[in-house]
Amino acid sequence: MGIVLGPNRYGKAETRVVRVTRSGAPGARDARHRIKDVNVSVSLSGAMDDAHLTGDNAAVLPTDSQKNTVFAFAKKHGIETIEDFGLLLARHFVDSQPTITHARVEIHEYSWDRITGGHSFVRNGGEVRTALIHSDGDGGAESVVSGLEDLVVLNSTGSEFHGFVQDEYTTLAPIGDRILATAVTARWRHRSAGTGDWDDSHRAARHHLLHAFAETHSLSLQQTLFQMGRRVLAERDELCEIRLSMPNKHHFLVDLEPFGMDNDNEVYFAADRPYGLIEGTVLTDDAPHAASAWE
Ligand SMILES: O=c1[nH]c(=O)c2[nH]c(=O)[nH]c2[nH]1
Repeated sequence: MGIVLGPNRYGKAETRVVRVTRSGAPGARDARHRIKDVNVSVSLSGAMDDAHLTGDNAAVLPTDSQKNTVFAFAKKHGIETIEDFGLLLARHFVDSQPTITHARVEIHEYSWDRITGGHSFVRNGGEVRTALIHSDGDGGAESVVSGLEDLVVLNSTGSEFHGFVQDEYTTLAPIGDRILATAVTARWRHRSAGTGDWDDSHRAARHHLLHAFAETHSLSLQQTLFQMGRRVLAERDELCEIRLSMPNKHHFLVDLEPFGMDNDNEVYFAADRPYGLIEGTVLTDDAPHAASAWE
């Protein structure tokens, strides 16, 4: 039996960068700043057999250099959108290093709203914008997957769940009116990595996810998931596939009878675990092959 090296990749994970774009004199009352707060993970692959088999590092661009590149590019090019910044980095590593043939760059962005004036900010909830870039270099195969995490939503009515399997362990009662709540993780694949209006595309996808959630009379979270994915793809031609992961954040009616009170869908216990976890992919029937887009 022989033993061989399988697929491998390496890189610097979670370089946290805050890029400030300044206008106005430092410290001036009218200074107007823009901030981009991101978490960048780079992962490279290529001719790394010797590094693993013999310890010869001649092909290895240190992960420390990768981290430095992220900071240097933030200064040199600024960070407009995480998709463009990811493509720039991914192409750079492949195009500048003969031993690197593929780059994966994942970026999470934390958003900040202005408080007042031009340079005071408040973190905008827990929602995170995401981008996952794969590149074989400029002119080679490339993919862009955009997305979001922790988009927390709730419908206080318009949700039912019944008609499900009953086995010997089933105690759940069918219900005609319940709270439906979830924290959406969604990732959507662009048909092409060619320069798109990434901000507009993201704004629209998020808008359609929210509106489909609100406007679907739900018979299950699974049905809501499909409607959310379907709406995004129906409205946005630049997208061909969306993957959704949605925990069912259960809200249980509290029994108030011991206190002589009824509970007409007014007082709930918000349980944090366990939770149902509903996950699914929705895609157009002409979606191009995904290759490594989701890896
Ligand atoms: O929307 C739901 N889907 C399920 O599959 C499920 N299972 C469960 O216990 N509650 C729910 N709700």
